[in-house]
Amino acid sequence: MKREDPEVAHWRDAPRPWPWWPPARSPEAAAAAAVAAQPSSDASFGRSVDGELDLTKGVVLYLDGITVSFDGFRALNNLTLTVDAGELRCIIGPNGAGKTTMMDVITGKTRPDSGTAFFGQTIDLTRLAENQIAHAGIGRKFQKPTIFAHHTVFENLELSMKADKRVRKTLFAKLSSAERDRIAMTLAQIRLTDSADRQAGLLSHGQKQWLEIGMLLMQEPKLLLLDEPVAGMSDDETERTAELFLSLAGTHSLVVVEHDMKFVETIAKKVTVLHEGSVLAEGSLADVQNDPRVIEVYLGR
Ligand SMILES: Nc1ncnc2c1ncn2[C@@H]1O[C@H](COP(=O)(O)OP(=O)(O)OP(=O)(O)O)[C@@H](O)[C@H]1O
Repeated sequence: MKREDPEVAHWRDAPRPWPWWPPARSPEAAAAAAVAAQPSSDASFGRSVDGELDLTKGVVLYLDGITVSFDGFRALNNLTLTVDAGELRCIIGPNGAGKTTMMDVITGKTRPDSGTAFFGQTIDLTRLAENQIAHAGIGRKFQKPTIFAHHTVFENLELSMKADKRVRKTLFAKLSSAERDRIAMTLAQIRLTDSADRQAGLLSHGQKQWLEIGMLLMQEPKLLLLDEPVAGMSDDETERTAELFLSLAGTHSLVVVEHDMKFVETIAKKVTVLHEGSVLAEGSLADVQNDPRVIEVYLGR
């Protein structure tokens, strides 16, 4: 019998620092446990975990009146915004505006003091654990890529595939042709077809970022949250990343936090400017760049 790879074993047994990894127990079991932990009058809680994402109103994300305080300081202050299904939204704002805290609320890492956060019409994000939110279809990419350096690009995608199997089985079991096709499609999407057999640790910085996006895509997310995705990329890599995001929009919804205005200009139709934990302005990049309040607090500095 083939010995288990120590890198994979460590990954499987670690206390799940990757929020996109599906829960160890089945979603049904997780939902049942969550329901059991709730007051018995609240029967809707479990349904929101297993329920299909409801996009009937064309909105993938609703944040309404979200407030988060740290020791009395309001990192988010009555934040209200919506993102349409299939939209590619850029979020900009000066340091400390609350962009990361907003992502943390959406992914369940931080609980708001008040306000509501819904994924589609029915999934109440303020009541789910991080792994349940990931399982419901929200994928987050942090600035620093978390890939398996000693595995090939192909294996990294294989390991990330959405499946109820345990990791070891996923890596060593024979892939079905449908699974191979999915990996091949993702490799093409992230422009790494020619590097499929390369060790991931040997990729360029930009390629590592694309690989991590590919790993997220293998989880079949409906909403992708991307934190400063082009930081440290060359101009050519930045351009290719813009093409990738534009190709994903429509079939996916994307929320991109980025300081690189040239990149934002290339990809954004609608930009939200955060300031002091609230929405300061929203519209096309040209609109917000010409807004005197934005010029005063951000772009004019
Ligand atoms: N855990 C925490 N404890 C105390 N204060 C915090 C905590 N997390 C964030 N803050 C504060 O909340 C405010 C918003 O921070 P946040 O990281 O969300 O801003 P940001 O817009 O992402 O900034 P940047 O562009 O620098 O990443 C900042 O003033 C920050 O210092």
